[in-house]
Amino acid sequence: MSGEQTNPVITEQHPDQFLIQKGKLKLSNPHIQPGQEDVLYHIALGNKSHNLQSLFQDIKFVCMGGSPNRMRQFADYLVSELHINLPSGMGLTNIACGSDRYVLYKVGPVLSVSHGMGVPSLSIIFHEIVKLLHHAGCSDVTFFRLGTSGGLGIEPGSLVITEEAVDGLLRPYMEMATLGRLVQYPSRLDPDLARELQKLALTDPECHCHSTYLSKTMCTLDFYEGQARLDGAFCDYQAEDKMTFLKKVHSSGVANIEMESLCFASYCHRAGIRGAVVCVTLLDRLEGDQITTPHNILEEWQQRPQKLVASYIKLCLNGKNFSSKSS
Ligand SMILES: O=P(O)(O)O[C@@H]1C[C@H](O)[C@@H](CO)O1
Ligand SMILES: O=c1cc[nH]c(=O)[nH]1
Repeated sequence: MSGEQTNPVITEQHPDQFLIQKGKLKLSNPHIQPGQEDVLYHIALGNKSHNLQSLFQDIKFVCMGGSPNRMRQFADYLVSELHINLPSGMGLTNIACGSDRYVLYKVGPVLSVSHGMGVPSLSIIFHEIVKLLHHAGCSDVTFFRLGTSGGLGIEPGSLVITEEAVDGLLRPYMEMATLGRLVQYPSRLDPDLARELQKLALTDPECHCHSTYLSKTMCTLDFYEGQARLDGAFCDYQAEDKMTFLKKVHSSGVANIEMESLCFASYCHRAGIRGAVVCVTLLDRLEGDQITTPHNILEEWQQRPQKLVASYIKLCLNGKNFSSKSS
């Protein structure tokens, strides 16, 4: 196979449309058959070893973020916001504790899950969570990524809700090598959900004190050279090249840069799952590379996506019918 040309294959005819699966979550994998054992290796669960239906059937929201501690804090926050009574004498438990790869907390109808750093790590947990929800018989589940990012031309601490993720070449799809061919998966996110979140951010007293943008997000394979930083262990370009690139990215409609949205968006699109990416910006990349903001302020900023998404979940659970198409 070495030296062979690989022609990219685009997998969907209408990449701009976002078709949501209604009802029970179905897998688009004919190899996973009912009754067959399925081990969810990286979260130490399985459809034969655990009663996934009794454990998870009520799940309606999956919230993902890079860091295990952040997702634990989010789970704690949800316990108080959603007034969840945990079994007496028991705190929150990491359901994936049989593996030390990811953490998984269940708070009522919400799963709070860590995805680690970068696309390969997010890809694995996304597969296993979708299979978990399928085995559990869940229906109409909404996914969120609650992340951090570097902003472009916006005040640090702002929120960016992703309309579409683009890769390091500004292409709106995730390209994967599968069976020796490059396959491209469109990375548009559900526009209604993004608008609902933006509208909420503008009206929710918890969120209205900082700016919220709806825009493209660039997803890279690396934090340093992948994001045009000058402060990595290696760097073969000049400050001027960096600025030319970042300005080009900014002028193409990208407001922030992170490392997972492309996979998250393209898998939501592929699975027909309503999904949104909400990231806080930790710095303005047009001003610098290093994150120098004090830890306590960064902690507060990291809670901003959590507050917005928790407010959204609360409203959904209280029966609010969002109508983002109206004013
Ligand atoms: O969700 P998080 O804050 O972990 O995501 C961003 C992108 C990378 O994973 C990481 C780099 O610092 O932060
Ligand atoms: O600049 C940043 C900050 C957080 N996460 C990133 O990927 N990039």
